[in-house]
Amino acid sequence: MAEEKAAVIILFGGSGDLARRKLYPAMFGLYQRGFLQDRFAVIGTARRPWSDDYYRDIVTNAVKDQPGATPETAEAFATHFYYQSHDVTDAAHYITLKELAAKLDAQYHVGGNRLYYMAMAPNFFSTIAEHLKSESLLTATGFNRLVIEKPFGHDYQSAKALNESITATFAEKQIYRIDHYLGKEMTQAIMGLRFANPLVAAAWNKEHIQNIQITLAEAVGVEERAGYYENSGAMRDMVQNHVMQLLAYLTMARPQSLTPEAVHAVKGAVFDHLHSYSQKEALANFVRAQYAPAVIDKLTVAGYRDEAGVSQSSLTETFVAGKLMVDTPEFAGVPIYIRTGKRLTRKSTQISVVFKPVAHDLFGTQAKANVLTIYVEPSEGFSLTLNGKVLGQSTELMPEELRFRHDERAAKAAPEAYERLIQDALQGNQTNFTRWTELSQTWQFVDTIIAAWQTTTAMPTYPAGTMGPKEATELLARDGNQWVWQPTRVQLAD
Ligand SMILES: NC(=O)C1=CN([C@@H]2O[C@H](COP(=O)(O)OP(=O)(O)OC[C@H]3O[C@@H](n4cnc5c(N)ncnc54)[C@H](OP(=O)(O)O)[C@@H]3O)[C@@H](O)[C@H]2O)C=CC1
Ligand SMILES: O=C1O[C@H](COP(=O)(O)O)[C@@H](O)[C@H](O)[C@H]1O
Repeated sequence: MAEEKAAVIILFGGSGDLARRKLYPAMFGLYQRGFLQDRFAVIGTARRPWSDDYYRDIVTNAVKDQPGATPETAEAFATHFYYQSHDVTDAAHYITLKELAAKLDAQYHVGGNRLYYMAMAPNFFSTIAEHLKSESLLTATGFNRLVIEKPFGHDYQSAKALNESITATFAEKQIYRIDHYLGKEMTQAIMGLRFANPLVAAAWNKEHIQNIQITLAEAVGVEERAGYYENSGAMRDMVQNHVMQLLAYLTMARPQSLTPEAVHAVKGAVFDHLHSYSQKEALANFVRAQYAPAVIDKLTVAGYRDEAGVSQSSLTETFVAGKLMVDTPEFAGVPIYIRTGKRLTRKSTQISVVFKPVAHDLFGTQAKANVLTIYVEPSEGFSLTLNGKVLGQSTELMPEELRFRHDERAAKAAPEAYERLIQDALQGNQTNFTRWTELSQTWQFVDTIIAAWQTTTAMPTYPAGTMGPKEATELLARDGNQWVWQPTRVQLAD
């Protein structure tokens, strides 16, 4: 068990959806594991006029059904929560917040340790950072760390402006930019898989890898989030951050050590070598699309343009597929195909590494390419397909799969992404957070693709419940490749 951490956590957006669904359960997980124990307090802030008691009921309800929770532990946990009605644009409210934080600091003996967690709409991030500085909320003793939610900007220029504003208050080593995919079990397993297995490490390069495929598929549609999503789309919502981070873990060189500096150095080198596209190349190598109405399991599902809050002429993409390349000596020329979308066949995040077939095939054309698949979610594990032999007196080959999955119950009991990330932030470990340089590079890449799309109103569609438009299949077919994972609604298992 990790050693107890003492801190006052100031949560901006304490009444919000993220706080209730993810952050309180994550903190409760840390509480159950003893990482948060007696010496911590959380100040939840939002405009609505709640009392501490009302807020504690909200927190209790958010955690009471967590694995291992009892009514007693949930309530004891909630006693550490305090609420302040606070408008982040009102300087006077920061004075009250400062006084409350100082009082709790002394009451819980936290030694000045502060975590400022921005869990509200990103247009407020700069304002909060500026007020934390102007109203002198940062402590002179202990640590002051900022945890900042996504999206980090809307494009390169706005991300840069946001970064300038938060770095006027916090140094880079105090900033923890969240990408929750970095907290996922199987994202964190990629380094072990790649660098602790000589067999895998030896084949992890352009000599042996034919292509890499990254799929982040969601079955849900835009849900209630059209207000946000209409201004975002799949490229900004999923590709600029989650997909790019996975791509970096898959193609980076072996770090010198597991320190944040060493890991960020090799990740940064990947983004330095992202193969850039002209507008014409961007249009050829990236596909966008929107989901169209369909009947799924006898239920009619609306198309994107018919969703509440979406305009009939919307050009927001709900699906992206693309071909990227990393021009490092190890990976130059290896296509990295990515796809992500809403209303696809099923929820699944998986990565397939397709190896080159044997050069001189003793067995005619029977030998198939080896494929290593990493299952990120919902199941967690990996599989490797190899060429085996048909049983009996024959030289005929047959594909065999070596398959590992974490036990479902054990996986559920393991810390969830936000729990790991909050623990990391409290421990001062920045490995699983993003650096500004990474965001700067990925935004510039993504901006080029989006700018190319803005030159056309072409928007292919795909029926809800399928794996995207035919253009996404053609993208790979052009190179003689195909998506390894092609689920249909009748064959849903990983
Ligand atoms: N929800 C999710 O699953 C995910 C969310 N995120 C990110 O997390 C952040 C928060 O999202 P989410 O929780 O969904 O958003 P919500 O809209 O649910 O919550 C927003 C919060 O901000 C508060 N708020 C709004 N205006 C002000 C103001 N002027 N002063 C003080 N408080 C204010 C609201 O309370 P009140 O109205 O009372 O002021 C509320 O607590 C966003 O950056 C989002 O992109 C990231 C990944 C997933
Ligand atoms: O960041 C986001 O991620 C979720 C998908 O996350 P997952 O952990 O469930 O895979 C996505 O639904 C959302 O649109 C996006 O903002």
